[in-house]
Amino acid sequence: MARIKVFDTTLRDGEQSPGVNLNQLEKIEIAKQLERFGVDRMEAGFPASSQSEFESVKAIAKTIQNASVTGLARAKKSDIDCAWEALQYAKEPRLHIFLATSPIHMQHKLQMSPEKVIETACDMVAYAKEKFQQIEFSAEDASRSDLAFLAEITEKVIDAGATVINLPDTVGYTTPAEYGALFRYMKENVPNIHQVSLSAHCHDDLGMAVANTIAAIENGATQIEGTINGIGERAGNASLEEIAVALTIRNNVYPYHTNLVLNEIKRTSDLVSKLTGMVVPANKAVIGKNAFAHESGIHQDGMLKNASTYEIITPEMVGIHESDLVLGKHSGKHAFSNHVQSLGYTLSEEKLTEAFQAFKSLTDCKKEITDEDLFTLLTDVQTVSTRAPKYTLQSFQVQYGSTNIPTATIAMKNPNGEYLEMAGTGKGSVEAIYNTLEALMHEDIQLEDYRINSVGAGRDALAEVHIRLKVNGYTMNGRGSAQDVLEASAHAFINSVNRVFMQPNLKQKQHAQM
Ligand SMILES: CC(=O)SCCNC(=O)CCNC(=O)[C@H](O)C(C)(C)COP(=O)(O)OP(=O)(O)OC[C@H]1O[C@@H](n2cnc3c(N)ncnc32)[C@H](O)[C@@H]1OP(=O)(O)O
Ligand SMILES: CC(C)C(=O)C(=O)O
Ligand SMILES: [Mg+2]
Repeated sequence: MARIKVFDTTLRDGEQSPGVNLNQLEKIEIAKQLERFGVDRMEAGFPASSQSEFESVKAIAKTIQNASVTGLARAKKSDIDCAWEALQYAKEPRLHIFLATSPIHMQHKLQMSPEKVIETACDMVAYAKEKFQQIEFSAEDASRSDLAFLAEITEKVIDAGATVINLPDTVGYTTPAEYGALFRYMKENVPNIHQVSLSAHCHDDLGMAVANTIAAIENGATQIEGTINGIGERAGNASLEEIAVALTIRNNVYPYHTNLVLNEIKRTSDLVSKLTGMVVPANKAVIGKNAFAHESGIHQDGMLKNASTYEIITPEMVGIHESDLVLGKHSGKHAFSNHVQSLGYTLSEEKLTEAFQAFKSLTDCKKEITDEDLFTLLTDVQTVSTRAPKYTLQSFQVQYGSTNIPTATIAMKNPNGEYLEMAGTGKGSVEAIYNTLEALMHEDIQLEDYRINSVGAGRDALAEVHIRLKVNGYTMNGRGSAQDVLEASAHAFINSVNRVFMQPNLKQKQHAQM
């Protein structure tokens, strides 16, 4: 199996992401994690670009022991000198010189003739060779360059001392077939190409950076360049973690391997995301929050029976603790039951069905069901006897206005199963509900305490009401939860009364039909 070298440029091209600015300590932290991740080469920065960048590259060069540390330089003596000043302390210093080779860049940006570009590139590589043993030359915008010209400059910079030739798809323009053909062409048309390693550097403007990189590997690239989480200039660079995992999972078609420690992926991704402020999209391959999450019932059922039904990568492989079966609107009873058990509940089939129905109704109005929500819901289900006769709320409506008298209209069934309906008023909405319930129940009820809490945060959080009632002289707590505070208040009241009647020694009154 061919070994592919990994050149990480999170600290250079990744930092070129608009809005990202890492300080020295942050860069060192990322560099150390990249070392743990097992990259072969890391581009620590562009030393000539600023004093702080110079200091960061120098500090990383002094710190990193198990990877080659590289710095970027234009084809300019002052950039090369500056890079040497920073990188000379590295265990294996490496210089990355670039010069554009496409007609667009040579004419409009560099304003140099093709001959001048070749001469400058060769002179600067030869100049750098006096200091650096290892020199990577990048033909910037290679994918939009003339192939014969690219072959010519490549042959000459190799003669001048380059040890790695990088063919960047600088603007993310190429396709896998074209990029593969570019590497094949270079292998077939540059006489001294066997003296160097060929490197691929792809950008994601058309969403093909990873596919293009893999096409390059299949056609002779032995080094790949990319960043963690795919951050980088514009739409970003190829994501190293995606390439590494693709090569591993599809090893049957890609017989290549890297030295990356795959179970360091999550940690590396989290660190880069945190320090750069570039949030990883939830649906990002390999490391997105949803990459190992399943919400739909059929998928969750499959996952519970055998994870290979819906997962091709194990979470452990990339350093994620376990898959997540997210409980939501699309979940089924298998996943619900499994989650209920993991929370420590053992429910009878009847209670489980009741809890599942309550859960499904909750998902109609709440997007994400948290464990706190479930705890509340399950505790309610578990502590209310389904068999004992009880009052049950059928429906209610409250009219409230700052100039009206609050009025509640409530329909409920009494413990004999009779349907009751009534309207009543109060000084506030809760009082209107409680007055109406009391009248419907024909019991002597006093409210002794009322408290309301939110379960979790967010506008759609559940409301949980705790009350204490004195029912016919007997004091009893009650609890109710719902998304609406008034509904939670009604449930708490009814729950408290029902609990009184669940007491073995207390006899219910006769319940009259209203
Ligand atoms: C494809 C890539 O990712 S390349 C790397 C891009 N990264 C960066 O640019 C980040 C760091 N850059 C910087 O801090 C600044 O651009 C600096 C310090 C490097 C240069 O700053 P300035 O001297 O103000 O120049 P400015 O950025 O405006 O223009 C770039 C100059 O470099 C020249 N240039 C561009 N590429 C190269 C190259 N590979 N070799 C030599 N010269 C180059 C341009 O033609 C232009 O020259 P000009 O001033 O004669 O017109
Ligand atoms: C400096 C070069 C390699 C680069 O980042 C690019 O061409 O995208
Ligand atoms: Mg780039």
